[in-house]
Formats: sequence, structure tokens, C-alpha cells
Amino acid sequence: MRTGSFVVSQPLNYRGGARVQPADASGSETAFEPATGRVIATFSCSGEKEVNLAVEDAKAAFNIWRQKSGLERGRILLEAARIIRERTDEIATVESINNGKSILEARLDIDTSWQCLEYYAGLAGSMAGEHIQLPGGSFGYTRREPLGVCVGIGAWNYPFQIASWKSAPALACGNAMVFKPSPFTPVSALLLAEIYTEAGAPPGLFNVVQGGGATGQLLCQHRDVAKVSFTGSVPTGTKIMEVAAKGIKPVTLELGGKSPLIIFADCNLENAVKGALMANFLTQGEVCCNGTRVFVQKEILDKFTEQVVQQTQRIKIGDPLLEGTRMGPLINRPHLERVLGFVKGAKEQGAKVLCGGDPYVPEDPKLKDGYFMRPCVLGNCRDDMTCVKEEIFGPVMSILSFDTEAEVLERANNTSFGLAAGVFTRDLQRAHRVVAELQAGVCFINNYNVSPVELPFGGYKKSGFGRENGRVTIEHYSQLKTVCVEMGDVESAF
Ligand SMILES: NC(=O)c1ccc[n+]([C@@H]2O[C@H](COP(=O)([O-])OP(=O)(O)OC[C@H]3O[C@@H](n4cnc5c(N)ncnc54)[C@H](O)[C@@H]3O)[C@@H](O)[C@H]2O)c1
Ligand SMILES: NCCCC=O
Repeated sequence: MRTGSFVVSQPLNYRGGARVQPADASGSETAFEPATGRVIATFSCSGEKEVNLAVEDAKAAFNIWRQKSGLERGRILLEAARIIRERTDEIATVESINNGKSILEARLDIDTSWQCLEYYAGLAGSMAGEHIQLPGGSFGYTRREPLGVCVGIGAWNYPFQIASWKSAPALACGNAMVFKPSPFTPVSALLLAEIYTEAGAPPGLFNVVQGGGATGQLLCQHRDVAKVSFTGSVPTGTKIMEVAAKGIKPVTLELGGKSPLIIFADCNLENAVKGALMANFLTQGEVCCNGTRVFVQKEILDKFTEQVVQQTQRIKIGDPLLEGTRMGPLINRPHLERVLGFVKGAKEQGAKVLCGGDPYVPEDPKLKDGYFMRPCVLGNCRDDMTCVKEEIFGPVMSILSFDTEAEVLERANNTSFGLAAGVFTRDLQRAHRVVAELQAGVCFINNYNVSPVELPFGGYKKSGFGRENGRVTIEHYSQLKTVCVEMGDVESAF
């Protein structure tokens, strides 16, 4: 498939094991190919009737699925993982077209998706409770039980990965899921739905409804929905938590960030420079855990900055489907303008644009209406600047200098976000001392933005709570039942 040729013709809702046209609509949405600005799909936003049908289908599947053993569920997840792995190129191509990220990165996203299914397939068979002895031969035991129908709501930056990271632990625990992708990236979740069905999941186990905030709200407030797992912005997360609170539903919130990356003078400079690029420019900078506040110790500020700027200028921008491309277009025109606005505001507040920060028009004429910009490095930054305080969600790195460990820790933590943080140093004692003080859910030592599925991922403070990946996520998709067994006679108080 080539850039400029992809159009969606099939229905984008998935229910009861098949693609369906929604039973009702509350408005419509349009999805674009960011590299060309072409429309690739126009689709209806699901209304109350369609949401109810999807939840009904999920309930029916849940009643079959919850009775399977963990081993049986794991077998189906493993088969789905195998199919994803086999179809990596095709799924990555669709992801790259709809999101704009380079094909190289899209393939890595698909890899972490099937790895996530494999990981939870492995855990499914070993989920167990405890046996607890009580006086007189009595005993208790605990059962780890599924929650029921879970809702997943996704952002547009990692469409397939988010759907996989939410559904794999949910299904492994015995739940069913209704998933709503972002209206900007409606396409790839359907591939996941088809793969689950092909792998042997009961019809209705994983359903997709399309739409924006209104559809999302219908899902969150549905009385038969037991849990909501959300990835997106802090303002939307706040609304979701409010709605969930009314129904006393547990939520997992994977929200935004403004993470610090701390580079000490004793670091391996080459690795630190690579780390800073990894922390800022993957997926056009549209990554929640990006380390966009880059604190550099004064002694190496000039050297570090020179090398970061040089390497940033070398990033190949262009057609995301070409193997050599390392940065594609941003998600849409309004977002591109918003990001460019942050750069303009930073200049007005005294930051120095050391490279990029302007729109980019690739030579290929079919890309002339794409949403490209050159990655930007800002120098002379201060903690009080808007570019340093707010999540930009684009390819804009802010460099700040510092003197001492105590000072940088205080400044790094001075934010209401707490998703991620990184430290580059050769002093391992300092590395562990610093990460112990950082107020962030995910910390990196001498690397940044790697996402092994074995490790829990999630934030502190306004970056949310609950976790994805790792063993702990089982607790977020299951509930514990305690059974107390009397082996003697009832000692009545009456
Ligand atoms: N922590 C993480 O794992 C993580 C990962 C990716 C993105 N993000 C964050 O997501 C944000 C960017 O994504 P976005 O622009 O898609 O976020 P967003 O909050 O605008 O939308 C996210 C999803 O929520 C839906 N939605 C909107 N209003 C809703 C409502 N009232 N009820 C239910 N659903 C509703 C949207 O349709 C979309 O599917 C950034 O802040 C980024 O940091 C976080
Ligand atoms: N690869 C993890 C990225 C999640 C945040 O956007």
C-alpha cells in the first residue's frame, strides 16, 4: 500500500463478532491521512441504541468467557498474538497511514501489542486465590474473579497498542470489552477485533463503537459497564472519573505528562543525546511520557546542546511509509497549529529556537497538504515559561540548565503531572537516589521511552492512576472474592 491510496469502505463498528453499521447515529466524524490531508473515512458516531447493543453483546460473551479456565483463555490470546505477529506489516501500514508515525515505529508498536497478548496469555493460567487456615479446622479462600463488561477508551497516538494494552489483561482476567477509539484514528482497532474473533474468542467478547466524547460518555455511564480504562487528556479523564463516580465504577486513567529528563555532567554524553531524542521525537513528539523538560548540568550544557541540535536536524521527515523516514506528520491541522503556537509563545517569552519549530513541506507533491513540521529544540528556557509548564504533545524539546542534584530534583517535581522521568549518569548510587525522589510512575535510568510489557506503566499525580502492563494490572481487571468456610457448629451470639 502506498501513501495517498488508502480508503476505508467497510463499516467501522464491530459487534457480535462482525463489522456492522451502527444501529443509530449521533453526528458523524471524518478521519484523515495526516501525510496528505486526504479523507480516509467518514463514519457515524454511535448513539445510545448502538452503545446498548454493543454492551448487550459483550454481556452475552462475558457469560461464556468467564466460565473458561485461565488456560483456555490464554490459548485464545496466544493465537491472537500469533496472528498479529504474522500480520505486523499490514497492521503497521494502516497505523502509519492513519496516525502519521513512521512505519519503523508503527512496527514497534505492533510488536509491543502482540507481546502484551502473549504476556497476559501466560498469566491467565496462573491466576489464583489464596487458602487461609482458621481456628478449629475452618478455613477461608479467595477467588480472583472478572469484573464484567469493561470499557476501553483510547487516544490517537498509539491506536492499536492502546486497544491491545487494555484488552489483553481485561480478557485474560475473564472480562469482555467494548472499545472506543479516538475519532481521529478509528481504523486499526477493527483489525484487532477481527483477529480476536479469528483466534476463537466468542462473538461479542471485544466490540468497537465509534464516536467522540458523547459516545464515550454513553459508555461510561452505562449501568452494565463494570469498569472504564481511559487513555487521554487530563480534562477528559476528570470528566470520566466524575461519571464513573456516579456509578461507583473503578477507573484506570492514563493521562498526560510533562516529564523531566535529567542529564548529569558525568553521563555518557552520546547515550544521553540519543536518550533525549528518544524522549522527545518518537511519534512526532505526540507521546504522553515524553521527557520534554530536559535539565542539563551546567558543565556540559553547551556540548550537549550542540550535539542534540545536530542530531535533531538530521531527523528525516517525510512520507511515513518510506523505510528511511524517521518523522511523519502530526495528527491533524489544528494540532499542528497548536504546536507551532507553543513555539511562537516560547520565543515571545524569551526562549531561543535552536532548530526547527516551523512548518515543513516535503518535496513529494502528494505530501504538500500534510501536517508536517520540523522538530524543534528550544534553548534559554526557564521553569516559568508556558513551553516548560504545559504538555505540548508535539516535537518540541525544552532545554534547561541546573547546578546541583537537590536543585534539579526540586524543579523536576514542581509540576502537577507525574507520568515519567529519566536520569542519565554514570554514578549508579546517584541514579537510584534520584529516581527514589522523583514523583513519577515510570522512571528510566540511562535510557528513555522503552516500553517492555513486563513492566507496569502509569502515572502519579494528575497523570492518572491504575497501571497497564505488568503483573499488577491483573488487579485492575479483577476483583477478589473471600469465601469463609465453617467446619464446626455455629457459635451464635443469640
Ligand atoms: N498516559 C498514557 O498512557 C497516555 C497515552 C496516550 C495519550 N495520553 C494523553 O492523551 C492526550 C492526547 O490524546 P487525545 O487528544 O485523544 O485525548 P482526549 O482526552 O481528547 O481524548 C481521548 C479519548 O477520550 C474520548 N472522549 C472525549 N471526551 C469524552 C468524554 N466526556 N467521555 C468519554 N470519552 C471521551 C475521545 O473521543 C477519545 O477517544 C494527551 O494528553 C496524552 O498525554 C496518555
Ligand atoms: N509506548 C508507550 C506510549 C504511551 C504514551 O503515549
